[in-house]
Amino acid sequence: MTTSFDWKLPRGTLIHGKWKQNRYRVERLLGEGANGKVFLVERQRTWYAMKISSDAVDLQSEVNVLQSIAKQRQAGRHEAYLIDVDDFRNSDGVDYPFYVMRYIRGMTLFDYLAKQGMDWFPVVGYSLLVKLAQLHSEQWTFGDLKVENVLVGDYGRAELVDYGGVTGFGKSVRQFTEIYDRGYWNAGSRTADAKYDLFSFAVLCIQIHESRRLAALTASLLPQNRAPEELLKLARVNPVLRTMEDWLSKALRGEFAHTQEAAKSWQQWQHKHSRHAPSAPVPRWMKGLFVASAALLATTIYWLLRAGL
Ligand SMILES: Nc1ncnc2c1ncn2[C@@H]1O[C@H](COP(=O)(O)OP(=O)(O)OP(=O)(O)O)[C@@H](O)[C@H]1O
Repeated sequence: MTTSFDWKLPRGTLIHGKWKQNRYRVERLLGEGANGKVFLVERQRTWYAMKISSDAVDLQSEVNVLQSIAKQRQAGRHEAYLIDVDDFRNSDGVDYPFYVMRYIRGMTLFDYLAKQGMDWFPVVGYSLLVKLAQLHSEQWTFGDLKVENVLVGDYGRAELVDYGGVTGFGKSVRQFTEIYDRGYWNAGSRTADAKYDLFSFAVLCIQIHESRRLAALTASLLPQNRAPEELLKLARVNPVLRTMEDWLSKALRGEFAHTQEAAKSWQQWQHKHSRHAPSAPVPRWMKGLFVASAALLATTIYWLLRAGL
């Protein structure tokens, strides 16, 4: 991994793709990580997210994974995620590689739950499990599943960002974050499989509810004492996590046969314990549709009466 490069692209900057000649206008910085910066950009009145990196090798491997996923999904009706790949020459005279992806309108998981309330956690969690199940059915492990890599849109719809850690089943996960890593907790290998992500998902649940205690635990445990049981002990002190101890135990010990089973079990927990889970509010488009149909019906009745039918 490289350290994030230290330059800014002011609002309005035009990025001109060197090979494909596409032009993008920078709106603002969306986020940055170890591997690059992600900007909100516009082309032909459509918003996109553009990832620019100083490290062509890192970016290329991410692009390769996204291209393979895109190929697998071509047959289905999935909205394209990877839009463009190119280089551009910055004002410092250096060429930087970039790729353009679908812009995900959403908040980070922490922000979403802080704003909408923790009642949404079961809904978001289920949506995230469905995303993972899809990736797993295509034989990919997300790898670097963590709070920062989950964006949440309307009605608790979860989206994964940062495909830098995505690894084909059976290969070694290269990009991960220690506290979410199965190997770090002596709970299994770093070989990519569905259970690797389910382990990280369980840690993510603990991180959301008990971030301070989790940080204290990781700071105090000797490496040889790190174990799933330590995470479960921590979960038992939290009233919400306690209700999902069985689910967490299975995910941390790799006992779910596949992600669909984990998602089904999550739903059962959700129905049993989250009586306060919000029912999705009626979407605005649906309200609009209702008003439009009512108006159409009224007009039809008016004309039928006028016609004396
Ligand atoms: N498609 C997208 N739509 C909206 N925001 C995005 C998108 N992709 C990335 N972001 C934002 O940019 C941030 C950084 O992106 P990303 O994690 O891919 O960068 P990175 O350099 O690979 O980071 P890391 O060091 O975690 O690997 C994300 O946390 C997210 O907030």
